[in-house]
Amino acid sequence: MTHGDTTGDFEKSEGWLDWYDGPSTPTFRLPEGSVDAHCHVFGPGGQFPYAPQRKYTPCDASADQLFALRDHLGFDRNVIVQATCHGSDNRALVDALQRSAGRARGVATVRRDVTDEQLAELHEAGVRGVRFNFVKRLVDRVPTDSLEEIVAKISPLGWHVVIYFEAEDLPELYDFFSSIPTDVVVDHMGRPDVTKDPDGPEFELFLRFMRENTNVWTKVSCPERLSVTGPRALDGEQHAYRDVVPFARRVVEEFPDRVLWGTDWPHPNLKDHMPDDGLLVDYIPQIATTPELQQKLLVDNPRRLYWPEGA
Ligand SMILES: O=C(O)c1cc(C(=O)O)oc(=O)c1
Repeated sequence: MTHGDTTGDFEKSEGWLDWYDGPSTPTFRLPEGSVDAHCHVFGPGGQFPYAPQRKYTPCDASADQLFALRDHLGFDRNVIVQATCHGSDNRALVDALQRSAGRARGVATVRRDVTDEQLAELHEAGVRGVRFNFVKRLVDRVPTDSLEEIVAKISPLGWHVVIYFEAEDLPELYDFFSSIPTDVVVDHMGRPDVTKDPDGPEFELFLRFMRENTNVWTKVSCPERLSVTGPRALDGEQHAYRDVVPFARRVVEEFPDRVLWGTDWPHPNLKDHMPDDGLLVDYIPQIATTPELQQKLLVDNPRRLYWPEGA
């Protein structure tokens, strides 16, 4: 099913794939209190317009639809990450946080001229981090001195920095990333090329980055984005994305206290298929193979980072 060709006054990017309606009920039972630590809301465009400088126009994906998915899959909470199609206009994110009854935290995008008052408002709404994006097809590069200014403004609030980049860009960005004094969370394992050897130099550089910087965490998410050979999380497939498993499992086992997992719903910019989110949850035991690792990945770690006050 599609969710309409237009979203408010907006026309979806050509070839846009809509999120999967009617996901299956996962076979894997999530531990109590599990957090979907990477997901987004899109618009709705009629209410929260997409940013003029966006690189894509999505279908709508509202907070209510996200919360329905949360309940269906068996998650307790969400971490909602500002999507690039909203630029630094965090209104859709803030609205979702405010309607979550404390069950969602947020990661915002801010500009260097953000004021302390604006940051305080975001904090009040539940924002606990900012996202810096280095993926060229999604954003224009922001100079590092701007980013350093933002870090200086957000660190007194105890926030962290989420970074999104592709593996081939890590060598160039390594020193800047290592200089960030707050906690740092890497989206989607720094997007390894999974056709390469998980023991080879490219992924080893990422592992070294995590070893050398004990403030760095990562999301072992997005197998549907990274996989080349699948099989896809569709049609009841219980062992999806096998080519990504050795990478994610390696990270979960070496850094069990610094990993997070999220659905990435509504899966922006997928080109060849849209996964069944129920089957994506069934992927988790392939990468976190014991109840202890699952508890850390899904409950203890995200709560330590996003709900450190408990409850
Ligand atoms: O790879 C992507 O296209 C992508 C895009 C966004 C975003 O637009 O914010 O977020 C993600 O986590 C992944």
